[in-house]
Amino acid sequence: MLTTNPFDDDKLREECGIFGIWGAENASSFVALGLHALQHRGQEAAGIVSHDGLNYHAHRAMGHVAGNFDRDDIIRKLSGKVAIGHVRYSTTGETALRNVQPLFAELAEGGFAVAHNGNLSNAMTLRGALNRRGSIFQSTSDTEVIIHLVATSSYSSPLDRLTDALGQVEGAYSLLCLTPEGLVACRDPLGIRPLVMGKLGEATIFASETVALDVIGASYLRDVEPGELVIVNEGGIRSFRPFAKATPRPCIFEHVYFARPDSIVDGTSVYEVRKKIGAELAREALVEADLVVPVPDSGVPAALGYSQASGMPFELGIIRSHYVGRTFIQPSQDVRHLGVKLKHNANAALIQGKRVVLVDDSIVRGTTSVKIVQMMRDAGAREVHMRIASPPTKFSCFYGVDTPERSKLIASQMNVEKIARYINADSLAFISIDGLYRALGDQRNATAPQRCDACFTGEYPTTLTDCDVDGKPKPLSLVATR
Ligand SMILES: O=P(O)(O)OC[C@H]1O[C@H](OP(=O)(O)OP(=O)(O)O)[C@H](O)[C@@H]1O
Ligand SMILES: NC(=O)CC[C@H](N)C(=O)O
Ligand code: SF4
Ligand SMILES: [Mg+2]
Repeated sequence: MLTTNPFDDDKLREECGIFGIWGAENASSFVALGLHALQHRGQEAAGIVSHDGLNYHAHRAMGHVAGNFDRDDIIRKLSGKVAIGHVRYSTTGETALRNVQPLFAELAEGGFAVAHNGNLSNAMTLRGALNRRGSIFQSTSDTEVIIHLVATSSYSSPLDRLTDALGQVEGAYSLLCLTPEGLVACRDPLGIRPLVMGKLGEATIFASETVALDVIGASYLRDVEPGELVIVNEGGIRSFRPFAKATPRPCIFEHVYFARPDSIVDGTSVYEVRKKIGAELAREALVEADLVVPVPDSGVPAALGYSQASGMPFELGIIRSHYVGRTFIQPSQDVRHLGVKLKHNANAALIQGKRVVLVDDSIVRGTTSVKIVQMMRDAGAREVHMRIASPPTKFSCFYGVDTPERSKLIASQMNVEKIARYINADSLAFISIDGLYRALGDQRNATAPQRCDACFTGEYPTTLTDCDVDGKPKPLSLVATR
């Protein structure tokens, strides 16, 4: 089945993680470790492609990094001093082995492997045009259009062909590519998804987040800049700016939820920012209570910030089981509710008779909030107030986060008072969009926002070529083709 529409199901998932290394013996073993540190970004599938100077080697598997890439026989097969890897949460194309990255093809000028974090907002349009010109696709992933655009480019060098291909795609892409010219890292002109560069001895590393550098003891050099293409080979490291200059719009949600708190994103500590968001939330929406309780794990730093700014004690009123994955990955609404119960439990002895402020990073469908508020009431809480460290999520993401279709986002259907009633909270407040920017040390420029914040504001930084804001595919006749 061709599933190029990001809204084929209603699961909300994260995004993907990429990791690449050039110039280390057993490169793939470093990639396996790096991917392990990026596991929170994608838990559906993982893959590694390596190059030993002569041949390419690939292994892709459904499931986690552990259990697939901690096997000696597999890592030994992935030989060579250069390798790239990927952990996936699908945004376009079904969860199946044929869509697991890195994708690889033997092109006229040699092998080409690509690992992509992001989502192309004109992939369907490009795919249609490529199909009509005779391209035969092997997967239903948006990423594969890059391979066909490279394959059919009229330029001669692999780097020029890649640049030509990327000039035609729209949306979000942080990419790692193995080409006959070397390891290439590239970030889209808006820098929507993150990508950092590091060093370990003589080896050069690229990763979605700095935690993946930490895990192998590598040092952080710098971010790959929005619109920058970096190539690493025997000749050293070269940087290019092949695209028209644009004002960057990195994803603000990385700071709220996606990135690990021990990562540095856009040059700032995610943990520090989350605490500042919590402090800002306390300034904007203070409520008198006995305890500030985080919804673990992702609500913890914001709850700490809320507690420190308000002077109310921070307590672990909800304990999280570490043997249950993120709620999103449950296959149906019923099971998802069960998943939330399995995951969180009230620390009842603490909650009994107390006025509680719950702090979570976001409300998407409302599933978690309904359960957690009820859990507090069942544990004897006198009042339950909910504070959210992001504005209401009203719009879907088209840039590499698998959000449900818009109608399933509770904030697109109900105002704050209605949501409060729905989740049965005594009060509910979300941080304002300006407050979120303040926590990041910025003042939001209303006419030209400094970040992508489209899931809160609906102000998408690129044209949505393939579909409308509700995810409804546009009739092909209305879509421009090249
Ligand atoms: O409104 P919902 O549809 O329930 O989604 C929102 C919840 O999902 C996320 O947590 P999740 O449990 O996925 O992961 P976490 O353990 O990292 O917080 C997020 O932190 C919210 O708690
Ligand atoms: N979440 C992502 O970054 C996914 C990458 C790519 N769009 C895919 O679906 O495979
Ligand atoms: S729409 Fe939201 S999640 Fe997607 S890139 Fe923009 S800010 Fe990030
Ligand atoms: Mg959560």
